Amino acid sequence: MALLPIVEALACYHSAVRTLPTHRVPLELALGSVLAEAPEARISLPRFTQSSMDGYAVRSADGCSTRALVGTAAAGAPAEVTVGPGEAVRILTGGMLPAGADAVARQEIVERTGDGILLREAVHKGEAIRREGEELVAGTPIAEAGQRITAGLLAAFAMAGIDSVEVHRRPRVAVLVTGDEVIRVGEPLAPGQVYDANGPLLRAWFVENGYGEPVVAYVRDDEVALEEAMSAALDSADFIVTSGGVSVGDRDFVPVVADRLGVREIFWKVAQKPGKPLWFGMRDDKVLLGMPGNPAAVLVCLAVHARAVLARLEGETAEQPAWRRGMLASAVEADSERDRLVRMRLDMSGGVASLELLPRQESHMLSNLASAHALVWLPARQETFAAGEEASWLYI
Ligand SMILES: Nc1nc2c(c(=O)[nH]1)N[C@H]1C(S)=C(S)[C@@H](COP(=O)(O)OP(=O)(O)OC[C@H]3O[C@@H](n4cnc5c(N)ncnc54)[C@H](O)[C@@H]3O)O[C@H]1N2
Ligand code: MOO
Repeated sequence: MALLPIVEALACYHSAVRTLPTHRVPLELALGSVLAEAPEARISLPRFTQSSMDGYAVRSADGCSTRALVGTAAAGAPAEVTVGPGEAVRILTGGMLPAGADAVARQEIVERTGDGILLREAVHKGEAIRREGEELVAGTPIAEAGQRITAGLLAAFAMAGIDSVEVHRRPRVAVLVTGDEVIRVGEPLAPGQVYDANGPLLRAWFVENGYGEPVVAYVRDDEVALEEAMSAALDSADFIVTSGGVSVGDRDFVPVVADRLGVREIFWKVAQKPGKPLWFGMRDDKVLLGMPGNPAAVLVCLAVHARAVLARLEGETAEQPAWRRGMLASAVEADSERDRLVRMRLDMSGGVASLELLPRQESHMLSNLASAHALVWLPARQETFAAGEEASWLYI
């Protein structure tokens, strides 16, 4: 069977995966969700004309003359006095500008003179003042539908009085780790057994990316056991990820069991290295990605494929995965049939992303990950990639 190019796999997610329904959540629960509306500021910002400095509210037309100090405007309470000609009010940063004043003299240019002040420099109208509505007026949208909510955006909403937002429901994730040889770390290993890397990797990746704890189940290489576990996962989750059992071996049951459970195959086998046997299918709105057992293949399938599926499930409009551009620091061998996804060291010190090949790239190896921060996409071709060539990469 011909291998599907990565770009076509990404296009399949785009056309097949349906976006999850929306609901309204209080702001404190919205971090990481994708907006289903363009929230509008409920108040103007700033809400009132205020000082941007600690100093004195004055009338600029009074020039450098002395002023009588007639009151105080601290942050949090309106000043009760009006600033008349020849008068000033002590004001702190964020304090509401008292009526009559049109500028603030910061305290560095002011001398106290008994019960008054003397300006060493004149101030111009509007100096050290934040005007009501200068940032935005009430009703202005401050983000777009399809944007993922970051800590900064969350704070911007709070500031504008937005206390709840309409977002897409976050996907419930189930992970099935298959393989008779797979033993959880900490247990003794019998001959032929290996420690489970994919369970910890998948679990941590979803947690790290804000999806919370996925439901993780360990399944023997047994059709009946797999059918039972996959059926439960399909009933309870929106996104099911399996590891192992997806190639052409006698015990690679994922495709056949998925088919039996009504999961429609959309593709199997992608022109990528590692991660070739990746399987993608859907049952109604449920998405199943069958990832290969090799741990580096799982890493690549998460960074490239799961990322794209999740963006679609959550209605994210920004292209995901978010490829960046960089430059290869040294020559890298190409693969003539499959795109390579290579773990590299990232060096930003020269102002451009310089990508340096690391050893131990095989799909069963993960031990270079302490040094690797970039996953570099090298399209299939005959000739070696030369030092200085540009390449696309992702943070991993
Ligand atoms: N005749 C062929 N053999 C293989 C092909 C092929 O095209 N023809 N493809 C190879 C490629 S490429 C990959 S990738 C693997 C994928 O195989 P599976 O998805 O069926 O994975 P398994 O056979 O179950 O495991 C592969 C490998 O990974 C180890 N493994 C599995 N689970 C874990 C885990 N949780 N933690 C750590 N390591 C794990 C497992 O022991 C195997 O060594 O197939 C090739 N074969
Ligand atoms: O596609 Mo596999 O992950 O190369 O070994």
